[in-house]
Amino acid sequence: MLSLSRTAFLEGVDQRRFCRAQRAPAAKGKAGVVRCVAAGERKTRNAEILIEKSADMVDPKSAVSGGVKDVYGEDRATEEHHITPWSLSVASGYSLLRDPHHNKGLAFTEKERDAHYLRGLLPPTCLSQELQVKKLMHNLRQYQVPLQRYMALMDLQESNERLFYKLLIDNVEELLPVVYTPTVGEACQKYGSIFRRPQGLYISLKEKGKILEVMKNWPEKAIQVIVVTDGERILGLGDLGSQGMGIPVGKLSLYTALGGLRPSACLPVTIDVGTNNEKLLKDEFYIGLRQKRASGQEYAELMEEFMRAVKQNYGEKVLIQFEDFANHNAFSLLEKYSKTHLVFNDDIQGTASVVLAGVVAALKVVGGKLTDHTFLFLGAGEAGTGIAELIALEMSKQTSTPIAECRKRIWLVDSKGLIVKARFETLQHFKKPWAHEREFVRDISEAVKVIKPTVLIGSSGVGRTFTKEVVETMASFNEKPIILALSNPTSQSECTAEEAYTWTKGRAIFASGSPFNPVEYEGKSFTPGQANNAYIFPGFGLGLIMSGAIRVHDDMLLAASEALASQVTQENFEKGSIYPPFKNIRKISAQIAADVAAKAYELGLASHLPRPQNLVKYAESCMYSPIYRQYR
Ligand SMILES: O=C([O-])CC(=O)C(=O)O
Ligand SMILES: [Mg+2]
Repeated sequence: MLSLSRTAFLEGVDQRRFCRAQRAPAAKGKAGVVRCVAAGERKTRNAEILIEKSADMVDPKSAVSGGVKDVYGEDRATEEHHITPWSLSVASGYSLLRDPHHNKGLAFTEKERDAHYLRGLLPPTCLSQELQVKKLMHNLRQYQVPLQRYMALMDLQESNERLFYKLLIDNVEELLPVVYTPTVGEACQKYGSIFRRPQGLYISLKEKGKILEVMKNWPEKAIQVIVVTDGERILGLGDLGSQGMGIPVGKLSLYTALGGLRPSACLPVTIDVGTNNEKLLKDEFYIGLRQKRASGQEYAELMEEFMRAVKQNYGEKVLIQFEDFANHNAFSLLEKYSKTHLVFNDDIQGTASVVLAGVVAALKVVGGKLTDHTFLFLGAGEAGTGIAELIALEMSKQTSTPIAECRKRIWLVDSKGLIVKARFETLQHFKKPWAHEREFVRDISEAVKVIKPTVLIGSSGVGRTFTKEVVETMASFNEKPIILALSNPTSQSECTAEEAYTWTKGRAIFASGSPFNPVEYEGKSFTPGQANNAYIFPGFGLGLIMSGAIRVHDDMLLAASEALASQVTQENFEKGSIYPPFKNIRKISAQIAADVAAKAYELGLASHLPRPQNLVKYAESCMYSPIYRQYR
């Protein structure tokens, strides 16, 4: 068993990439600094030493000189100071098999088994990665219960990361509903009971004042994307507290599988300020803080400390994706931190971008320009107002009309009824732009009758609200009513695909946030598209990272929408879908990334210069491949 264990003080070096470290002469009164002495692959004794020379690696000189990268002050520490004894080791033998980043299971070759002390630790057969995928898919299909599949996949992610991603990439349409919506919702509800190994970073009120130190416990240093939730509005399932961790974990596995970000560059975070979910507070298996949610100043201070620590630890260009925060925090966090950080709210901006893409694509079937259509939303929260605003922005750009005018074609209904001028004073700030002059009506079925929308969008998080009456009314004045039931998971969908097609006699252009199986209606088969932000955020994030963008701009969201809409083919339309199939998602993500990056360069927000000539090719070349690496 090899061990290259030594005490090291590393800055900016990915701990999982084994590097031969060498202590540089210590400056007077300062601790020494470790630097990596080799680029490429080197051999030392029997150990395989891999070093990937990365642009993110810090120049040893800047670390010695106490530059900005000396986040923890280790290089500046004098002998009296306490510092962290990072230990680097090269996995081999038994520990190699238990290292998810390097384990290949039965795919280790004979040569590798000899070189890495694996003889006898594996049965004699050697399998290819393809055969491993085939076997695993066969096994997964034996499970009838989706949650069992989810657990099996999480076990795989924790034991053989490359195989997990190979499986997911090669079988994306079949496995997306397992690692992601809707099954991930059930997993979060039961997270405490199914909890085996922790994933992601938990930052609770207990860590107040020490968040930077807590971040230091995470084994990776070169983080590019963080998905963070506070668990208060997990999908349409409400407050799940710390158990919301399943969402950042799931979203980031899509960042890798769909968008090609390296797994080691992704950090899932759950901020735990308590939960108001009584059931969880009483649940003996609950994993989070057992207290009511902190709010106001206490909440704001913890978030502020977190946001500062991220920037201090990972720099200016790490993308922070806010996910499943409740309305009352989501808008204000986005507004506050979009001025100082690279932030993106998936529920406001990602969902808006994917829905705009679907609407733009649908108009190719229905006809007319955006401004010829009338939109009615059920739900005026993050998704509803986010989508409405992006549609209005696109209308405004297309017609050079002030955005305030364009908003007038868009109506929203919340839990109290239609949003109208008469309610203005009592409305939350994010609803105010949608308060137009009209008589108040109480609910969606009345609103559909008076507004006569051509596009009906559900984003309320409440299931079964597009009743037969609502859908039939839509079909009574629209030849092809566009109906989008966005709420997740499936149980919260405003109506099912089958209901939409049946109640409109096969005339609906339908899409939903959660997946539905194809529907047969009077001899015709309809394959509804999935209007889920999973189409956008992986490519969007890749575009930001590869261009070194420092801020998100609305024009980038429009660029992502256009890129997605342009991928919908005649064949997709004929099947009833306004989105391309997920099986092409890596190609789609590369296109989205390229167009987002192009916009970043155009707006002067990109910092990776010079701009690559062919951004699509560049995006593809940046993508992580899950194929096993050869070990010498
Ligand atoms: O996670 C999903 O499937 C889409 C989403 O962001 C949400 O519903 O909050
Ligand atoms: Mg979400």
